[in-house]
Amino acid sequence: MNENIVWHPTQVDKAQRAQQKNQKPCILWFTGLSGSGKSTVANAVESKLFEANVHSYLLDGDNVRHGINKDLTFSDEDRIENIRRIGEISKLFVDSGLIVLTAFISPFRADRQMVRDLVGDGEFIEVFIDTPIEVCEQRDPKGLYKKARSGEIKQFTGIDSPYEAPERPEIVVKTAELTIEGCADLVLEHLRAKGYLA
Ligand SMILES: Nc1ncnc2c1ncn2[C@@H]1O[C@H](COP(=O)(O)OS(=O)(=O)O)[C@@H](OP(=O)(O)O)[C@H]1O
Ligand SMILES: Nc1ncnc2c1ncn2[C@@H]1O[C@H](COP(=O)(O)OP(=O)(O)O)[C@@H](O)[C@H]1O
Repeated sequence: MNENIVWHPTQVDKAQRAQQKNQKPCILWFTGLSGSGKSTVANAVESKLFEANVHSYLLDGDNVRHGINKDLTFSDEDRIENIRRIGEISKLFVDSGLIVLTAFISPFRADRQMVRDLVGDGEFIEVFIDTPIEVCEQRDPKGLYKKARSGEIKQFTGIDSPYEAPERPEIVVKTAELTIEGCADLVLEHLRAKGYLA
């Protein structure tokens, strides 16, 4: 921390921005294996939020790794830095009054906890996309499991890089048992029940 850098309060604050939008900002943090359904469910949730006039923003792993995080690899160290940056970006979006959706594997518990600790109580909602690896591998929407099994891709999550499942996620979504619509509804129900939506 540089002691010569001083935090500037802003005239319009987070509470006012949230009140103007009539919503309670938060991060819906989707975590799960590659192919588990993070992007699909997060997109379905965002569509429903949009229809309900909720102002949201979806940060998706593949897209962010094309831009701000294009310098990062899939080593443990770079995955940690990936999540740290996404956490900080998400915090800024929450500050701007939005409901933020993030879809990253985010394989390490400690990193997800670090993001939880960055924001206020109730502002981090962990959504575990709980899909067995056999199902993810069967889906293999990008052909990456095939490449990982043949050794063409190294350090692939679930194959030769670890995934630490959440211990107490706010929401568990079993995509192998529900339709995409059903998965999205589960998340929306949680938001309504906990007062995030007007
Ligand atoms: N080695 C390895 N392991 C896991 N995933 C890999 C790898 N190489 C490329 N990909 C593709 O990158 C997407 C995951 O990026 P993330 O930023 O979400 O990963 S992480 O949170 O930093 O672990 C992931 O996207 P999803 O399939 O949407 O999860 C893959 O498409
Ligand atoms: N109930 C479901 N929820 C989410 N995805 C599903 C479901 N059933 C089948 N799928 C399919 O599984 C794949 C999940 O891919 P994707 O959303 O890209 O996963 P991830 O972002 O976790 O890598 C998609 O092809 C999607 O159509």
